[in-house]
Order: sequence, then C-alpha cells, then structure tokens
Amino acid sequence: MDASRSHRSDMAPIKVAVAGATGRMGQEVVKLIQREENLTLVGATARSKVGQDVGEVIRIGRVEVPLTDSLDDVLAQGPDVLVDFTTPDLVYENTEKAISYGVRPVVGTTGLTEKEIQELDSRCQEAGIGGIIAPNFAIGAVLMMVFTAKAARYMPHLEIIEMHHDRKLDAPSGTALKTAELISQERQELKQGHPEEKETLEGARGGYKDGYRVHSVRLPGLVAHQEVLFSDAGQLLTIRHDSLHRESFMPGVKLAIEDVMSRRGLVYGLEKILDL
Ligand SMILES: NC(=O)C1=CN([C@@H]2O[C@H](COP(=O)(O)OP(=O)(O)OC[C@H]3O[C@@H](n4cnc5c(N)ncnc54)[C@H](OP(=O)(O)O)[C@@H]3O)[C@@H](O)[C@H]2O)C=CC1
Ligand SMILES: O=C(O)C1=N[C@H](C(=O)O)C[C@H](O)C1
Repeated sequence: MDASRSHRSDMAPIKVAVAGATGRMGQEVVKLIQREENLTLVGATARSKVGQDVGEVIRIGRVEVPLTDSLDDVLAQGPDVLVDFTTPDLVYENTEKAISYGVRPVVGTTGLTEKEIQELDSRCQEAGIGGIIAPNFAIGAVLMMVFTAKAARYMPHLEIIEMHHDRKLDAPSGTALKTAELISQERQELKQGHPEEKETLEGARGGYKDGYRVHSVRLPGLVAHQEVLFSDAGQLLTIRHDSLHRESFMPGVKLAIEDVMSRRGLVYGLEKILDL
C-alpha cells in the first residue's frame, strides 16, 4: 500500500458508523473500532434484536452502542466512513445513501452486481470521495485469490469449492465470484470435463463459469473456507484458505477504513490497496 495514503496517528480519529452492528461481522467491527485509537464509533444500525429494541443502547463486548434502524439518522451525524455488513438486498441502497451524504463506504456485504459496483464508483467519483467494496477482508483469502489467478495461467484445469456456515444467504460466495473474476483475467476459456457428461442428480457438477465449476458447501460450524483444485497430467495442486474466526477479517477492514480517507473513487477488492 502507498504509505502516503495511510491515516496518520497524529490526525483526529476517523469517525466510523456501522450498518449491521448486531450481526456476526458487525459485532467484530464494533470491537475493532473500540480497540483502535485512530477509530471512533459514531453510530450503528440494525433491524432489531430479541429483547433489545432498536433505539436503545446495546452492549457489544465492552462497548455501549446506540442503535437505530434509520441509516439517515446515523449518516446525519457526519461519520467519515460507513462500514456495511448487512444483507445482499440492503447493501446497494445503503451504499448509495452513504455516498449521497458524502460518507465513504467500506462494504463487506456480498451480492452487488458488476453494474451496481460501476454505478457506485461513478457516484464516489462525482462526490469526490473514496470507497471500497471487498468480498473478503481476510489478508490470507486475498493472497489465496491472487495465487489462484497466477496458478490458473499455468494449470487452467480447475474447480472452486467454497464452504461456509449454514446461515449464509448467498451462493456462491462473494469470494468465489471474485476468485472467478481474477481467474478469467489470466486464463483463456477452456471446456473442462467430458463433452457428453450428464448430471443424473441436478446440481451435482456445481455452477458453471467460463468452462469450470464452482461448488458451494453449507454446514453448521464452518466459518469461511475455500479451496481451488488445479490438475494437470499426474499432478494436483490445491490452494486453500480457512477463516477460523471472524477476527480474521478485521486487519483488512481497518486497512480499508484508513485507505478510503485519502482515495477518490471506489475500488473492488482488497488486493487493489495491498502492495502485492
Ligand atoms: N467481506 C468480508 O470479508 C465478509 C463479508 N461477509 C458478508 O457480510 C454480510 C453480513 O454477514 P453476517 O455478519 O454474517 O450477517 P448477519 O446476518 O450476522 O448480520 C446482518 C446484519 O444486518 C442487519 N439487518 C438485516 N436486515 C436488516 C434490515 N432490513 N434493516 C437493517 N438492518 C438489517 C442485521 O440486524 P438484526 O441483527 O437486527 O437482524 C445484522 O445486524 C454477508 O453478505 C456476508 O456474506 C461476511 C464475512 C466477511
Ligand atoms: O457470509 C460469510 O460468512 C462470508 N461472506 C463473504 C463471501 O461471501 O465470500 C466472505 C467470507 O467468505 C465470509
């Protein structure tokens, strides 16, 4: 990363708002903001929580979080950055709204289409602010994707297998889609498998992308895992990443919050702000 882009420690703390603060990821982000001296929490949204009404102050870890279901109320408080970990059907509207308030979006929520990402980039450019959408903030996962793209150049026969917890709403994962995008930039389209192959159980061969297959596994107890299998005559290469805890995403979230403070326009993927 360009050092001149990073937020200096002698500057005022970055004011951060969190959309989806009661969620699995939102709670980790609140804890991150609490432990980092250069970040301060100015507001948080959620839908509701059993036994805790929206509009009240709730406790996440050691932090008291004033919670509302109105993103406008939070954005009107003038945060520098909105971190969004909500749901695929909310994320576009939330991000668009943040930009309209001049608040820099840091988006982890998956489900945005290529067209929506382009539109949000134009909106950031017009507003003269920075933003980032990253389908995976774990540095190890970003390396896994970048290494995968490199390997695909030399070993184009591959399949992606992503594995997540069973509360996940979208399949395939945002990480698998981003991996596929990076692979497609490096690998010529190639038909894999037998041309007369037939599925006798629908879905058995997974989803189809540029000639290869993407498989999604959902099981309780998993967090976020992906392996990419490559093969060539007589050899198999496996590139795998495991997030064992959601803390794994936090160094990347912090980096993104600091990065958007001095960027103009929106980037898609944490690899764009890492010096790889
Ligand atoms: N980029 C990355 O590195 C990562 C991305 N993700 C992605 O982040 C997203 C969130 O994941 P996760 O934290 O597991 O999800 P959760 O379901 O645990 O959290 C979702 C949050 O959104 C809130 N929410 C849901 N519906 C509404 C609504 N209608 N209005 C306002 N708030 C709402 C929930 O509030 P309430 O509690 O009140 O229901 C909750 O705070 C997913 O898209 C996931 O794929 C996940 C991990 C890493
Ligand atoms: O829902 C999740 O949990 C995750 N979502 C992201 C994705 O769809 O790739 C990132 C990570 O895999 C965890």
